[in-house]
Amino acid sequence: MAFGYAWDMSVPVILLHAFPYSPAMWKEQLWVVQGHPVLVPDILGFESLESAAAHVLVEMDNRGWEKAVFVGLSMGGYVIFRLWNLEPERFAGLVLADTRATSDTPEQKAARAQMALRIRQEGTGFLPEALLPGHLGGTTRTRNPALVEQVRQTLLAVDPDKTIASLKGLAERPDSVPLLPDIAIPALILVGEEDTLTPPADARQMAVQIPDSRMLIIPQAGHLANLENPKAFNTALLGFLWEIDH
Ligand SMILES: O=C(O)CC1=CCC(=O)O1
Repeated sequence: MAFGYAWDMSVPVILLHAFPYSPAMWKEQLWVVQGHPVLVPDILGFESLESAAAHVLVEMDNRGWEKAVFVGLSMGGYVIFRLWNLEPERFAGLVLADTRATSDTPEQKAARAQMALRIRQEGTGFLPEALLPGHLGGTTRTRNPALVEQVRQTLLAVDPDKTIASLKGLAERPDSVPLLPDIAIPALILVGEEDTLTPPADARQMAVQIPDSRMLIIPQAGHLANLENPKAFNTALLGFLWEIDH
């Protein structure tokens, strides 16, 4: 399926990052998407994921892109579902990495409200302690101290207001499970084998319900699978983009 963009024959790719990170989270994937028109928007700081999705659509319109392959990890995946809800005709394919289609439970919503309150009261200094154990798998935490430190520093440096706004957006996101059977385009589902936040069982549920999907488990990786095992993640992404383009 090739696209006739005058300046490039490859389909555009849009990389959507996780909470509370930034486009920099995709640095290990940039070589994989070279040769494609690429957009890596900052989607932190939106009080609704629908408005984050609308922002992405405006950026596509600004570039004259009719369609794209959307790649979303965790919150990025939640935004993909809102994009599909708004304008499904803009999709050439999608990659859902370490994400889920379900909405938050009451307990998860309460935990987000509590985190927002704590950021307001104390700042972001507690975020590594609160988030790191869920974001990085056991293998990374024991064998890759450099990545642990990099993620720790990133979490310490996040913008408090944007993080609080996104916590509201995450807590209020609707259930996207009813959308899954209608996703009638090629989908790749990736999940770190050690992901405890959106575990392989969640990924399997999405794979069962999205008709043209395949699922791959990224070994020795937790929730931030693209950073923890970039080699396996990139191989899967490269293969999927090649198939979409040919
Ligand atoms: O909080 C969640 O729902 C899981 C999650 C971790 C990073 C992210 O983007 O979402």
